[in-house]
Amino acid sequence: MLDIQQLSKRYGDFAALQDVSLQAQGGQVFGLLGPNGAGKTTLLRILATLLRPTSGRAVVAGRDVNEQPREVRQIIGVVNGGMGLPARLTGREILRSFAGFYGMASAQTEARIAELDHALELGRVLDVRAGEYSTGMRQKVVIARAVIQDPAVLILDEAASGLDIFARRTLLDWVAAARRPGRLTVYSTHVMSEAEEVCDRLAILHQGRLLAEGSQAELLDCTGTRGLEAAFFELVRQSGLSQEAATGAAYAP
Ligand SMILES: Nc1ncnc2c1ncn2[C@@H]1O[C@H](COP(=O)(O)OP(=O)(O)OP(=O)(O)O)[C@@H](O)[C@H]1O
Repeated sequence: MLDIQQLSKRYGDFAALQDVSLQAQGGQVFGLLGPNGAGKTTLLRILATLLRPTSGRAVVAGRDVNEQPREVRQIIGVVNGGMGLPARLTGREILRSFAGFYGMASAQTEARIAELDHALELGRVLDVRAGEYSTGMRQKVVIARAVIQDPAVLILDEAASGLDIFARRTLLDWVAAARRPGRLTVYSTHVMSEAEEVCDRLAILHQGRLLAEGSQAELLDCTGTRGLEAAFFELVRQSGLSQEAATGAAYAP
């Protein structure tokens, strides 16, 4: 479902991603775990065809991100922190317009909105204009919009950040419940407890490098630790890298 081979990305002289190779099967939540600056967003932006890699290859559900970006965009859903919504439209209108983009028929769209209303507890979010949303309301619509066409690959980049505990709980429960054969959810986070809760397998990134990949049990086993946080520190120690985040010199996010 996901095949990444020796992927690298440089911003000028700075290597944000270095020679990352990994594979992930459908039917699971695959975590990208790493501190700020690890390269998670860079990797996900490449998968979402928003950024071109400097070298290497990434294939999403059989489509190459460099050679078939349009096809990739048709089968992925993306949620990231900076996504805006048209302020004058209600949640329902936003979802309908996205469904139109994917060529969904109107009856199918209404059925899907009802399904998502139930799963994500959209409630009044559907009929309020986006300009009046709280952070949690906005995030619900951003997620519903990303999955309106039931994408084969769902990419969530720090999707829980900024949510209050209720919205966060709804999101994590939904991510777990949205697992199904043939769908891959890629879940990026720097919060170890979130990764522990929702991810079946994990890739641990630090300073643009892949430190380890495996199930949680495998990662704890190979580091001789009892939790992901301890496993992360042990992997950093073994790698000989410093604990600091690397930063692109001329880049201030
Ligand atoms: N456009 C850019 N130009 C220069 N450097 C960049 C650019 N975008 C990202 N970087 C740098 O690349 C590194 C990786 O950034 P990236 O956003 O991929 O990390 P991340 O793991 O998602 O962390 P965060 O959660 O902080 O975004 C960081 O050191 C960042 O400063």
